[in-house]
Amino acid sequence: AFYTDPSQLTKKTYDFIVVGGGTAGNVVAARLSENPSVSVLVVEAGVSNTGYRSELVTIPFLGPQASVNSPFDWNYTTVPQAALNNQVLPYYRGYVLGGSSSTNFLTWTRGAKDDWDKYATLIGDSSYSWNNMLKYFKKSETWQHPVDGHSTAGQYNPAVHGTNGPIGVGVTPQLFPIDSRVIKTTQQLSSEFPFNLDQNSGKLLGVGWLQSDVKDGARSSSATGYLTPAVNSRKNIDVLIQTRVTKLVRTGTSGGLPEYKSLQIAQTPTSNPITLTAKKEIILSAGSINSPQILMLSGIGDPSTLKKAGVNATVSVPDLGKNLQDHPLIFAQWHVPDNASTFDPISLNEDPNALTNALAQWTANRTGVLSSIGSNHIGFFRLPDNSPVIKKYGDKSAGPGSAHYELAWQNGFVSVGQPFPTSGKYISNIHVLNAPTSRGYIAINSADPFKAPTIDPNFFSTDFDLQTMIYAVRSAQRFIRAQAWSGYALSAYSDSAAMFAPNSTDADVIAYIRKWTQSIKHPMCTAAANKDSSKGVVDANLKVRKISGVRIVDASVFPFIPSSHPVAGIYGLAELASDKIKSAYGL
Ligand SMILES: Cc1cc2nc3c(=O)[nH]c(=O)nc-3n(C[C@H](O)[C@H](O)[C@H](O)COP(=O)(O)OP(=O)(O)OC[C@H]3O[C@@H](n4cnc5c(N)ncnc54)[C@H](O)[C@@H]3O)c2cc1C
Repeated sequence: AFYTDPSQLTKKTYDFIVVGGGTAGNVVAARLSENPSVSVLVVEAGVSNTGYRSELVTIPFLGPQASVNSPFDWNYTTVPQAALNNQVLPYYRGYVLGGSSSTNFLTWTRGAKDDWDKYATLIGDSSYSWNNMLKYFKKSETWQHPVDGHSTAGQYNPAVHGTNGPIGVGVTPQLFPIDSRVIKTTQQLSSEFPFNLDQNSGKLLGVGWLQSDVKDGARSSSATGYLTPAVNSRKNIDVLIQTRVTKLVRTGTSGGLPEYKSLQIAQTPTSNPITLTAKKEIILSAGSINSPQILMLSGIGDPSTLKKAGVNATVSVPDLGKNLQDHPLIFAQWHVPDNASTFDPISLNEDPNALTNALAQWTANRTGVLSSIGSNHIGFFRLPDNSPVIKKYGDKSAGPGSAHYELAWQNGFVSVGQPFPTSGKYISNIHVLNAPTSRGYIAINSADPFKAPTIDPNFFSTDFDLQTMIYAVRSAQRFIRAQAWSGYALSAYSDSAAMFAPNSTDADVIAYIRKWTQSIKHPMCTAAANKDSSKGVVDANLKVRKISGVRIVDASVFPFIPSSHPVAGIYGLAELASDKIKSAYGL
């Protein structure tokens, strides 16, 4: 059943307690509850995905609004970023059933084969290799045909996709006028921007049709795909929302290790904490920020960090919260002709009727621009082998099939951080650093579980990262100067005019990077898995080392950030973890 208050719980003991009803947590809870002999509880801090303002977590095009000043977000910020003129950046995280899968931008990429094969090596477990993970990627998804019925021949490879999984995935249901120009560019500049039929085949590099987790024109999240169907059809799974897990509680000793099978929950800083117990184990799926936070609040972590926060350190795990990796991004825009068909009338509110009409169309048959994420193509690229950056620093990616940077194109003005214009027609382009070498951290700064932790992604703290982003900007500039854009991409928008001027210098690009960088919201690796027991936080089975009874299944356990958007990979990892847990208990 779904509960909104701990007093509604009919029992305080379950076989498994999953902390966080987010992307990974809901996969684990749904898969474990397939066995009717086990009982599962999910505790989620945030709100329902179906109540107040649920259109923001349902209508794909409105997705970006689900995070900004919304009830669905934790409203975290970073510490001042030294390389970004000391700016404090918003650091969005989903605070809702489905977690960040309910608020993210719906781009669906699994990563490169080389990313996963390197995970298998670093973790010392071949089950993380691409060839093994492919069955889990397929297990998580059902390929969708677009709601508008257009042909998708030549836009994806059916052989690498699932047909019976909980998450709906497909290419765009809404074609845009810029699509043909992007495809033409892959032909005109094919050596730098080759076409890739399916970036989820293990072969990531090149420009492809963007896949998104959209089903029947609506967001497909771990709440809609996994959790809700499980709770509606089974008696052995309960979900408690609007309730925070505040810390783990030691229950004894097992195998010579301190055992933590109980936890405390509270709805407000002043409510009396309630203790719940897992007969088998606790699965932490609170994400890269909050899974480490909960362990630290329980006295587990780097003793010096805990001491500063006023928490008594009982188990020393020095790497917890360290190694935070994220993909920085910058947006840039170009003016296009005034008669171009873009989504600016909606997103810049140039035409007050545009959103009303689009909403009417979406409500009638789930088609139109609102069923899309506003972007139909994405590309993943490498620095050339002979680039000065590689010569100076070496190749920092996972292998020759992994990306150093990404470009994607949107059919209108899109940005985070830049003030929006009130008129004009645009094409936007994101530039993302996919193999960053900067490392940040998260740490508690108080023993109060309701206080936000300190978050430092430490963007652009290495010259490799800066030089790679400069290369990405120059690459985007070459793309838009292809003959395919002649007469369409007219001039750079004012913010980037200096950066894109024909005689611009690296200093111009760096100034833009320092002013406009944002997080793409992919924090990962803060409780990394590693085969070396002196490194990282969890073992190959994702069990927290040095304690018993606790496993972590979420974005924090990745040894390094994949060279693409992570969510499809997180679903795959959670499917693998569910099988590992089932097999550990003979379920
Ligand atoms: C705005 C945004 C845009 C993004 N865009 C994309 C994209 O387009 N493509 C892509 O691949 N990735 C994207 N990402 C990243 C991706 O969505 C995340 O990496 C992924 O969803 C993280 O999964 P997770 O299971 O680790 O954590 P989450 O899905 O964040 O789940 C953690 C859950 O735990 C809950 N929780 C936390 N603390 C507690 C506590 N103390 N007690 C109880 N519950 C707790 C949270 O409320 C949350 O529901 C985006 C993320 C954001 C925020």
